[in-house]
Amino acid sequence: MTRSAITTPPPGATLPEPLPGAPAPGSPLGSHYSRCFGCGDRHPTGLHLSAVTPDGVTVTAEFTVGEAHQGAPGLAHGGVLAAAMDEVIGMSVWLFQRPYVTGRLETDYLAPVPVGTTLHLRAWCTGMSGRKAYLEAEGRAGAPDGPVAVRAAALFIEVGMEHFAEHGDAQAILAEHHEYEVNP
Ligand SMILES: CCCCC/C=C\C/C=C\C/C=C\C/C=C\CCCC(=O)SCCNC(=O)CCNC(=O)[C@H](O)C(C)(C)COP(=O)(O)OP(=O)(O)OC[C@H]1O[C@@H](n2cnc3c(N)ncnc32)[C@H](O)[C@@H]1OP(=O)(O)O
Repeated sequence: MTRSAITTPPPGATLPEPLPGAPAPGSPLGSHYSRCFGCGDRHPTGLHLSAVTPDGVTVTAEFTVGEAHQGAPGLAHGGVLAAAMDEVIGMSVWLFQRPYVTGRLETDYLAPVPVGTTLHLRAWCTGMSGRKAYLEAEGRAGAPDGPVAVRAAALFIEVGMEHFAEHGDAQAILAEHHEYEVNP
């Protein structure tokens, strides 16, 4: 991965451990929002990522490139592939049970990805330091051990739930996230 200094963990960054209450290994993670472009089942043309955590700290997911995801005819759009990376990384950082948002996302495209290809995605944390989480992801074509088509490195920043309530749709959060107090 061609990773910049911004997405490289600083000295002293720590690696996460599975938290109590993390989903059981192999159990589906589900969607964080039904209309999310990445994972929502109510999004008509979204990525419909389905994900599991093998170990409580990393995430694997599958995304099949569809007609709605093209850039060049018959090939996945690079921005859509970046969205898939963002989503699987976002799912992995959600395992730490605090809200994070993407601050920076770097993507390497190693091979074209034809429509109909299933990308096998994986995301993992390379370090945490204060509010910052450093993460990487890869997408392999056709099989979990297939050729790597996309790689990403990211810096995610921890925010409070009020970030989503202030800047987004607080009613939609309440409708789908009964466990959160959006205005504590
Ligand atoms: C239905 C309800 C849904 C509710 C959802 C709730 C929870 C989520 C649930 C589940 C999630 C599960 C899966 C999610 C899957 C995918 C999600 C994809 C994630 C996204 O797609 S999310 C959208 C895109 N994302 C944004 O919309 C962010 C816009 N942005 C901002 O909102 C601010 O920009 C913010 C908050 C990032 C920082 O603002 P701030 O004021 O809090 O803090 P500040 O600026 O001080 O930064 C603190 C330190 O981070 C450094 N830093 C910040 N940004 C940097 C950058 N770009 N490069 C290098 N360093 C950076 C600073 O340099 C400083 O570093 P230092 O401390 O060392 O000085």
